[in-house]
Amino acid sequence: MKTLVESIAKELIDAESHQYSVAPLTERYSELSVSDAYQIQLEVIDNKIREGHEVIGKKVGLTSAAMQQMLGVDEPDYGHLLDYMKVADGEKVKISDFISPKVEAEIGFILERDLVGPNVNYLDVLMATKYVVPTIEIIDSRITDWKIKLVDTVADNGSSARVVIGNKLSTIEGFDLRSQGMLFYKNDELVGTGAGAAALGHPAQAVAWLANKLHEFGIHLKAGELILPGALSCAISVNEGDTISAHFGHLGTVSVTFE
Ligand SMILES: C[C@H](O)CC(=O)C(=O)O
Repeated sequence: MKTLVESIAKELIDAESHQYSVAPLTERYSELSVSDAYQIQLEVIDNKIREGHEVIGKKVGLTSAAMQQMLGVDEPDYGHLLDYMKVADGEKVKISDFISPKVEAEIGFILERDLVGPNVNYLDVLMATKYVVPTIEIIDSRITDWKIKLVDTVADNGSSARVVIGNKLSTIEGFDLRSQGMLFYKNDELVGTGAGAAALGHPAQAVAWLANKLHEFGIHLKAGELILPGALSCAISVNEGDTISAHFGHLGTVSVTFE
């Protein structure tokens, strides 16, 4: 199994580096379990760290009914966020850096304290949170045509590609993140609306789910990390020239342009 994990990890790293996709792993290796897929993801991340990259946070995805229905997967996935994925608010990114990019609007959590599963609940998450921040996650799939099952996306680092981080950091006092609204625009067109509750009922609940899930692999969420709890509405495909913005009321706005 070690050789298979290493060779699939290499395949996914090469696909990401050279912007091509590979056939679904689940069609080629029906024996792979979710736990094997996570070992592949960890091998990808170890390789990136050996190349000099740093982990800046983690993501959980497929936490909303909208995303689960869109991709036909009925459980959350998860992945690592690396330093090269960070994009500043308003920045331009090159569409040619991606294979089949989609964008999502999420409430990012910046942790003040470690969160170690099991038994983490949403209140533990709120107490460990330093700031929340508006984000746009750019997801991309190294699996052809997004034909992913849970094993495919977990092996492929939760389909992570970039995260655009808003400039406004807010403490959570006085905010009900469940009812926090979000308007999602592609150019001047409203392409999605959502509320915090879309992510497993409360975005902090999605972060708690991740802390408990990662405990199974001896991994925890660390102070200073950015944690993405999942999209609040459907992911939107993007093309060259598109400007995407997500508006989160008092929490602020974040945007990115594809050139
Ligand atoms: C496949 C992705 O993990 C989906 C995602 O990022 C999300 O639902 O959020």
